[in-house]
Amino acid sequence: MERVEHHASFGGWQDVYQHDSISLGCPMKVGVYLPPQVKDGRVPVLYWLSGLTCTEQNFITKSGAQRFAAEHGIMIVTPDTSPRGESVADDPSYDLGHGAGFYVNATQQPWAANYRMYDYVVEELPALIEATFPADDRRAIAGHSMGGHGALVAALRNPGRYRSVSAFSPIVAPSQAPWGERAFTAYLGDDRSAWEQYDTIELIKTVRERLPLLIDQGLDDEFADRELRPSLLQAACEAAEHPLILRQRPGYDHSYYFIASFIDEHMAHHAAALFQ
Ligand SMILES: N[C@@H](CCC(=O)N[C@@H](CSC=O)C(=O)NCC(=O)O)C(=O)O
Repeated sequence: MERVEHHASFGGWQDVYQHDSISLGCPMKVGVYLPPQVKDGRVPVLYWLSGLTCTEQNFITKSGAQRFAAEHGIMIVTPDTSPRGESVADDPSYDLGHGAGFYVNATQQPWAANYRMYDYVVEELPALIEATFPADDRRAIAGHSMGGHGALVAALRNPGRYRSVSAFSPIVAPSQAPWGERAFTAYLGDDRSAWEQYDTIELIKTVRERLPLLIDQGLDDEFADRELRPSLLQAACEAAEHPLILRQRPGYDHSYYFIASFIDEHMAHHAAALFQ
């Protein structure tokens, strides 16, 4: 891994690294926040997945999470949201291609060659982080919007791999929302049965591990009714008796101002599970 940014932050370091990803077949950038506690040994890791149009930069420059990561002694790893590069398939619209990997393993051309964000986030990146940095295998995962969808799917499909999961404004039913339907049709094809493995609402029905879901949703979120559909998650969790903490926040929209307002509570949630 080659370090391309290095900034002192709350007694630790906010770095950005670049590496050649095997899963994605291209160079990838990833933010790594090293809390001050790494001086004394290995620390647990929170993986943060960002949303549409984001890179590794959005969360590290806008959320203010470093203060709380330093207080708790948690490393934060923030990958880019898709493979990128001149040889990587793309689309002119913001919700497909670069910046819109949707955290799936694509099976359809031209996407299948590089778009394997599920494998990258769940397997390749943690192995690389734990081999390279003073990180141990206590893992948590969180994200926003498309990244909230990615975090929920990664946690629900991998019992025991993550000690906690949380999301801001997640896309919970991509098979029933325009962003998700467009991306899944392109990446996974027309057969909707192939979409179920990446749909939180579907996974909730059969999941083996009842890991509590912490969700924050702004009530002035412009995407809530059409794209995010939090009421479907509420109904699915009630039907499956899956533990859900859904905090509906009056006045908040879909932006990083919302994330920054409540990231301390999410960090405390993850710290409680990681240091249990
Ligand atoms: N059409 C909009 C959509 C982009 C947008 O709102 N992106 C969100 C995530 S949405 C779901 O995944 C985001 O996090 N943007 C980056 C930021 O720093 O706010 C547009 O292109 O503006």
